[in-house]
Amino acid sequence: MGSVETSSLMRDLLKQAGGVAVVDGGLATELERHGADLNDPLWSAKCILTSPHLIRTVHLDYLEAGADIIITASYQATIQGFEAKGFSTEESEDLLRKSVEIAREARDIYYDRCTEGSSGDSGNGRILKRRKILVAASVGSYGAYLADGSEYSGDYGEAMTLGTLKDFHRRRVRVLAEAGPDLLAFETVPNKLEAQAYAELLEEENMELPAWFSFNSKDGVNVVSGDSLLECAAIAESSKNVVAVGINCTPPRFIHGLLTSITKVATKPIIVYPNSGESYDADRKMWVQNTGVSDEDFVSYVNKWCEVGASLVGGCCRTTPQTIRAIYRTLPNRSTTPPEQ
Ligand SMILES: C[S+](C)CC[C@H](N)C(=O)O
Ligand SMILES: N[C@@H](CCS)C(=O)O
Ligand SMILES: [Zn+2]
Repeated sequence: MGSVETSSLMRDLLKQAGGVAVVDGGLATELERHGADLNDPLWSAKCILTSPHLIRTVHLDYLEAGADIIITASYQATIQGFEAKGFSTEESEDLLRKSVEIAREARDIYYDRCTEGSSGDSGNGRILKRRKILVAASVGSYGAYLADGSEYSGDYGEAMTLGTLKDFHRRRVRVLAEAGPDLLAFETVPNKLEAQAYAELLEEENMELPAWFSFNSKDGVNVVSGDSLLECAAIAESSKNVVAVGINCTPPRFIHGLLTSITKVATKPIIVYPNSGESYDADRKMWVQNTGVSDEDFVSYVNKWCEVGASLVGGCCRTTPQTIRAIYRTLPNRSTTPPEQ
């Protein structure tokens, strides 16, 4: 797939969606809401081993909530992480592939349901509308693999190099790409070095798959490491594989400002999928309410975010299918369905 086809993937999706495509919501935290115990170094990737059926159910819930893109459970799935659990390299690679297979299966089941059921809204709030659906293979950061919340500090120590990061991700990204997703989602990217590593990796490996780069911020100005968001976005912008650039797993209150800033360098579609605004306690692997700052339900801001340039909108940690259904319904070109009874 050349760069022309790469960018047409996103163009076609956005056209079909009437300008703004819907991304799914939090996967890991939704698995947790269904009872999964993610207190493990593999975090949500543990469910690839223990409860693939649950991952499939959550993907389906998001599709029925109106998501045009579902993101695989591979955020914290790494060959190194699986090997630390005693799996062979081959088994570890199979587990990576499995995350993509689960999402593809969910899409197939969803399409069957669209054929079986009436088209459109099935009356109980489920959106059964045959449309192009993309499977995005999640690539979480090196910090995610560390399983200590480092994706919210972006601090990998002085000794970390570009080469080490590229080597860490190289085989994983290759295996995921070959498992048949529609694109790669480099998400919760916490620093410039890792963005650079991803961009070089895509280039060096002659990767033909489209990708998005999505950064996180905890001050509403820079990415979490303190690196300039504009410099990070410029790296994404200059990669021929990258078809969207944006922000995820960031409190809703920062999104408007970050979007305004990112539009200064981004000509590619802008993606945004905030978290609920709560903070992650990495020691306890729990989400805690911020004191003193409240993030109201962010769906009411979605159309404003689109006005300032977002064209792919969804949710990250602690958002649910309900959030995604509300986003779908608030978008002027999608809301042909009556409100839920
Ligand atoms: C996006 S964070 C909540 C993911 C989990 C973290 N890497 C951990 O393992 O604690
Ligand atoms: N796609 C991942 C992102 C975590 S920040 C998830 O939703 O679990
Ligand atoms: Zn998140």
